[in-house]
Amino acid sequence: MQNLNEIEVKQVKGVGPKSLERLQELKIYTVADLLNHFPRSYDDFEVIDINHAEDGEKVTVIGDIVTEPVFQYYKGKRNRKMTRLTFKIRTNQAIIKVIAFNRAFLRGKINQGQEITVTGKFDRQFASITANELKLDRLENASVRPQYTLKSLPYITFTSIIKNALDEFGELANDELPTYLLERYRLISKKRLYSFAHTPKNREQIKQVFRRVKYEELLLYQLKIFYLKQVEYKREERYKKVFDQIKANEFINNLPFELTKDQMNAINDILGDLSKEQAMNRLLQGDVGSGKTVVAALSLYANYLAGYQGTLMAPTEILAEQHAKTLNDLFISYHLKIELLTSSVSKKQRSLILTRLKNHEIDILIGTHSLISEGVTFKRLGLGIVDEQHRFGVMQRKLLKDKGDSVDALFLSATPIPRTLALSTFGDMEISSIKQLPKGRKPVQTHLINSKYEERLLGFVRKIISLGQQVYVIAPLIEESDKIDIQNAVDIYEKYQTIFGERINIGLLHGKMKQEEKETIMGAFKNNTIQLLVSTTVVEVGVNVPNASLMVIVDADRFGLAQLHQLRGRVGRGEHQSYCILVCDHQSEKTLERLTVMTNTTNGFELAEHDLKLRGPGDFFGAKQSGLPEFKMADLVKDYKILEIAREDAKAIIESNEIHQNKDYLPLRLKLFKEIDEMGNRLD
Ligand SMILES: Nc1ncnc2c1ncn2[C@@H]1O[C@H](COP(=O)(O)OP(=O)(O)OP(=O)(O)O)[C@@H](O)[C@H]1O
Repeated sequence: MQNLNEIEVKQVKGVGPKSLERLQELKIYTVADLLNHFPRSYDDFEVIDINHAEDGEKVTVIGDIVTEPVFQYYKGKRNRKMTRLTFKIRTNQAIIKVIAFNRAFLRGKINQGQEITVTGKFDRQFASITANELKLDRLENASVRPQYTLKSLPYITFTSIIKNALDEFGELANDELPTYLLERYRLISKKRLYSFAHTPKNREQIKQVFRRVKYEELLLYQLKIFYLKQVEYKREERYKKVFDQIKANEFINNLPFELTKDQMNAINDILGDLSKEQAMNRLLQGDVGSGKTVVAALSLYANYLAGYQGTLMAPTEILAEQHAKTLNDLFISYHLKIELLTSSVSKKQRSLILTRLKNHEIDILIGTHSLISEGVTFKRLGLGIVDEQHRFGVMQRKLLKDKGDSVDALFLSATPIPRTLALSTFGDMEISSIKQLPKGRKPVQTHLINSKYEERLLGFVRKIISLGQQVYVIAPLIEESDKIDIQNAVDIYEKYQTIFGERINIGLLHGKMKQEEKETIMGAFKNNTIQLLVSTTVVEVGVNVPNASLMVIVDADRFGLAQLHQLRGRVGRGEHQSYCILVCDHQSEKTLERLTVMTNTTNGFELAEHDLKLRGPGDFFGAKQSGLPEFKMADLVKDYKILEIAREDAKAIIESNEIHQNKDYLPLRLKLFKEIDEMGNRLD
């Protein structure tokens, strides 16, 4: 049987050279592409009873014209000739006035006594409809009309091509979904799907279209995840890590603090993974300040004990530096050789590091993305850790793993990821979560104020400083303009300089400063030479200065909840009671509601759920590289239930190996492999 994928779209009746070109612009090359070019939405013309319509609602009604239609002519903008048509109709016993513009062509065609279908906006007070659609017959087939993204291709041409394609080739539509799944969820067949999607007769058919497409999209997505997991992470026996558990325990016992239960659980998860026959692919998500670094350190230590090198990649130099320092401190009485590689390292030093790395004279290499550049070769890389993993693209994570054979991968995230997204985006990862904060931490008290309270705020800053503690002031973020961001920070810096400059040292930190300058400032803040730091969001992630106890965020409404939480997480890291003051002059109810959530909870997991609901999955990570899939109809958040079901089905299919053996799965297998190929092409 012929496959729709193999029939070129030019074979469809009505596709001439011009429309072919325009179809190709839409990436439609085959009949399958054509039929899978689903409507972006549907205009709903389903007829209703006007007595139940709401004021302002878009309605479609059928009625009899009860007054003679009147055409009025007048001059519109730029002297354009305009017409206004008015008449009354009776529909469901109600008399409604209909107004329509620019319908001169209906003159002589529209008459009292005729039946008419009217679509438009209903005004209850004037009992009128301002119509944008008038049909002089009963609306039959097109009560719901597909709307497509078509670029330069005319709608009529496209719909007639689609209709021809359905007539000629619709019968050939081959179902990728095995029959048992169609039956289990009472999903429509592919043939019906194409016909319902492109020529729907009513809302119910569209509902069926959505159910089917969403399930199929999510099933395929989950199949991809489980399939890759099965093939990618399987490793040979010789790569399993064997390490001295007693020594690992000694490290834990020698720590200056007791690990929390969540930290211990995460450690057990990770140590378990290292000795498995599947390479580790684990996400360690922890709320801000929950102590992920020490968990990462222990993982690196176990990996070292097994005779392997390890690496830790951070998104910024400040963070890489900080990690290097923390690890050096933690391993001070152990004999690990730790090095830092960033773009600030001199050429000579870099080349020395690379040689030592190749000879396994370095055990742990910490750095920024420069770690994945060419020329960085490990002798025996066993564990790759990526901090703030969502800041790196899928590609960069892959490059890191490719630096060794069967590398165990651990991804750290300080943005708690809502369950919904975790399952879908990181479905191929195991997840460990650190929700508890270390003992003795006091929750940060958060207050929302407007700038009228500035005097009081300054008084509070003074008080914190007089206690010997330190303050961050975060300048507002103005998207897409580094320049203005810096200007904002500079203005604030100068203001604080004028007020407090004589008594304390104030620092300024922003992204455009030279690396050395940034480090000097950060270093001075860490050792309390600087007491107040004005900064853009460069301090957002990971920075650890336990003596800082006040965080002021100016124009807090410009930040997302997850980001505010990250910023707030810079305080409350030591023994002092800490505070976060959100300054916001924006009075809209929505904004205030959003910021109030911040004042009510310090639980990052809860905030993340809120953030996701408010901003949608695409914006959640604030980065395009989040690796979130794009679907035609499915929505990772709204269709979570379907996602869960699809996930179970996908898991069962892959685990049973049926997909490779059973011929009922052939179409699904082909589609899956095609998508995986495409994914590979995107990555390589
Ligand atoms: N169990 C613990 N008890 C007490 N202090 C701890 C414990 N675990 C970690 N710490 C300390 O808590 C601080 C924060 O830890 P760490 O920097 O690892 O947090 P994090 O999870 O990376 O947070 P963030 O993402 O906000 O940077 C550090 O000073 C660390 O030494």
